[in-house]
Amino acid sequence: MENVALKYAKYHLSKTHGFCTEVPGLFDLKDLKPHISILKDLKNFDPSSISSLPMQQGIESLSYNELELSCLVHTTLNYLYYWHNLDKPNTVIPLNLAQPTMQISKLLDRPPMLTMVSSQLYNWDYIDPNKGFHPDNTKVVFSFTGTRDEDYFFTGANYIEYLGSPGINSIMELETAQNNPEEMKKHLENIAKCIFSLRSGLELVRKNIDPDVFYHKIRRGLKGFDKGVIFEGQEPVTMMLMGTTPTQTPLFKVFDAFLGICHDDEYLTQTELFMKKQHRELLRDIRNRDVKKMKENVKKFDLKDDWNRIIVELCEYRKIHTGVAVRNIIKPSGQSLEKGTGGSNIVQYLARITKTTMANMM
Ligand code: HEM
Repeated sequence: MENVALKYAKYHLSKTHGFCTEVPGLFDLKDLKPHISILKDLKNFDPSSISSLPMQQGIESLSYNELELSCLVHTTLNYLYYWHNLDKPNTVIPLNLAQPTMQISKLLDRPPMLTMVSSQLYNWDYIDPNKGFHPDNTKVVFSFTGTRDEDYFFTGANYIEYLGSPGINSIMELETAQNNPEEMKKHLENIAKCIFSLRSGLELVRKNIDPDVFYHKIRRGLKGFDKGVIFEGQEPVTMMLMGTTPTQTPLFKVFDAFLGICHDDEYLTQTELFMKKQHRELLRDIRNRDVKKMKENVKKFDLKDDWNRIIVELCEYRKIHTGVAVRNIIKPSGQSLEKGTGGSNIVQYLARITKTTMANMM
């Protein structure tokens, strides 16, 4: 049987922090010093400064964390360059950024775009290193707006992944515990409890983000390259490059996969390509489990109530999240039909996701 620690390492999963990194990422690399100094002074960002940046060399021999830092730095600079002028984006990313970006993208097996992996998982640090892992004590390192609201948006997402770890641990253990009714019951209860606990993470996000700051400032940093993009000197990118969005986070995708819930939604499927490769692999392996057999065991061992409790918690969480979306997008926009990053009516879209979840009650 595969060693548990190896399995967690293979999927870049932590027993204590789930899909979130246990420690802050790297924020310094000799070859990236000029790039990083631009990112530390965004108020004075001048797109013409990009052309004088040296092209990063030796990417193929970087450690994993150095590669993630290189990805964060390059995709953030590309973003700033592209969207410097919102009315007329710079759609050609210059060669000195384009070439390393494409090389990093191939090595990480992610699209050449700023994603939640970079903005959230590899862009946080402690405020006070002697205090705990909590949004009140964590911040983003390269921040578009320099606001605490932006900190809470990303570190809140980190914290939700962290709170999700007991549920993910149970999902991992359930792979081999399905013939043991006591074990199965314990894990199903754990998952429901865990999903309930996620509400506290979402509440921190709700409480600490001013909707006007989110709508008018933070959202500016979440755009896709929707006017097309050319990476100078590189093979054309044929896919749509969406912007950073929490829909790319793995936790709910894995809960859904474990329960056999399929939303049959093109946009959600597209977001999976922007996840970390190792997290995509876990998602694929959970989807390959025999859900039908698990549901038969749930019925056989009289665990239907425990199963349904998970579904109810998931729906309740999703309803609360819809409230957060309404508060931060629809209200400040003043338009009830405001569209989300997925391009559809937000309330209808999220209600459909909740409805598909509810349809999986036994
Ligand atoms: C200001 C805070 C937030 C706003 C305004 C917001 C808004 C939205 C919107 C509009 C959607 C619909 C899809 C789209 O158009 O992009 C969505 C979906 C989603 N959001 Fe959020 N969101 C927020 C915070 C979060 C956080 C902190 C997380 C957790 C990490 C999260 C996770 C998700 C997920 C997983 C989906 C996909 C639907 C689902 O699985 O239920 N969101 N969000």
